[in-house]
Amino acid sequence: MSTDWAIRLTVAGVAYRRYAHPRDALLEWVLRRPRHVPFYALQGVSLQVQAGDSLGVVGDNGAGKSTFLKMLAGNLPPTEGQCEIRGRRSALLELGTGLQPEFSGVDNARLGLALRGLSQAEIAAKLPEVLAFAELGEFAQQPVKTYSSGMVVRLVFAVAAVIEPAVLIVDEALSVGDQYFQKKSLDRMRAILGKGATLVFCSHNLYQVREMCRQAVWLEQGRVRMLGDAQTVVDAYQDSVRGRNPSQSCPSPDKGRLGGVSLLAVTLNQDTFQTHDPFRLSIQASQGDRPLADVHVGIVIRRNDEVQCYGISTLHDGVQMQPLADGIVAAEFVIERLPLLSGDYCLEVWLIDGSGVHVYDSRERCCHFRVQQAGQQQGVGMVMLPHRWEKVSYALATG
Ligand SMILES: Nc1ncnc2c1ncn2[C@@H]1O[C@H](COP(=O)(O)OP(=O)(O)OP(=O)(O)O)[C@@H](O)[C@H]1O
Repeated sequence: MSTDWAIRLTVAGVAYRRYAHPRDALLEWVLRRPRHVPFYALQGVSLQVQAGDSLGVVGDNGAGKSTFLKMLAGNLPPTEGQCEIRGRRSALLELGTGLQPEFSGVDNARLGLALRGLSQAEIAAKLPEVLAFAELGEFAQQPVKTYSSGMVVRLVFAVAAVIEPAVLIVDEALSVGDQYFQKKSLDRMRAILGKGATLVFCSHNLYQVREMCRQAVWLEQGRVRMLGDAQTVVDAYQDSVRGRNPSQSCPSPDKGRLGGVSLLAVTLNQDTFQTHDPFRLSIQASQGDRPLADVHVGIVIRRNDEVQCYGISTLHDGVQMQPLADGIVAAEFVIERLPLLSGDYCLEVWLIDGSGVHVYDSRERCCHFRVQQAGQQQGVGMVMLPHRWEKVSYALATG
């Protein structure tokens, strides 16, 4: 294994103290005799994250995600094993942790930078950047106790991101911000990653985890259930969630009509197909105030039993939507010979930004269509796979 790691955990575990009654904590302190039982929220975690890599963290409520991030952030020392981090780390964890409610945003920003080890000269140099990024306006001079949760996250993220850490650790907190700030923060995280930093990112939004991270870890009851590339881990976790609750569809990305970008029309050339018919989906959208390169469309074909048959986007295919008149953009998704077999299907259409992370608008379960197999089209399942038989006699092959 390469030694160029940024994070190295060796059978690391974190135990909390659990008390049968709240007064037991006080009695333990006074009597100097243990009255708690240890509860392992994290146990036996061994993994390595290479410098410059990104690790997503997924798992159910109570799986140990926050404990894992707090340990990485240095807020909770491991009870057992080792947790090693190389380079300056910066964490955005629970909302408002470490803020002084009576201090102004500016003073809290100064304090946050100082706590991250910046000198007075560095703080003076970085402060304008923090305030510009947080966009708090005149609220920057007001006490933080008067802030909305969205304003708190702006301030905290600005401080965490501006110091250009070697290791950036981001918990769910981002979801509190509005769509504008979420996109700005995700773009900033990408920029930090682009400069060679290491990212650990936990979000209930599995789409964002998949788009932001190369690797992912799935925690279950404090242990690593799966570790690997983000796509595989997130898919496996989603399968497990669906298996427990079949009626629950895929968690969908957060969306917001940022910059006025929205879907205007989604039309399919017909609603009943035969296998190998041409399939043509026309999409029109309002570009809003975004540049063309920042407006992409993605589609997913889904069968009525929730199986995701195929998904792709203009972004992943490296093409752009075409500008029409009056800020309208369009694209047509064409399959010359539809390979689907008999069944009922529908479409999901997503308008996404140039990073693939932010969703401007979506239509889910639209354009329902049916596919029928013509008499000569044999085969069962979902798709017609190109194939041939070999080592069969001519007489057998022709019946
Ligand atoms: N201070 C604490 N004292 C005792 N137990 C705790 C403490 N903090 C967390 N736990 C327990 O540790 C386990 C893991 O909690 P943690 O918050 O890390 O999970 P999580 O995956 O982040 O959950 P969520 O998605 O709900 O935020 C849970 O069973 C929780 O009840």
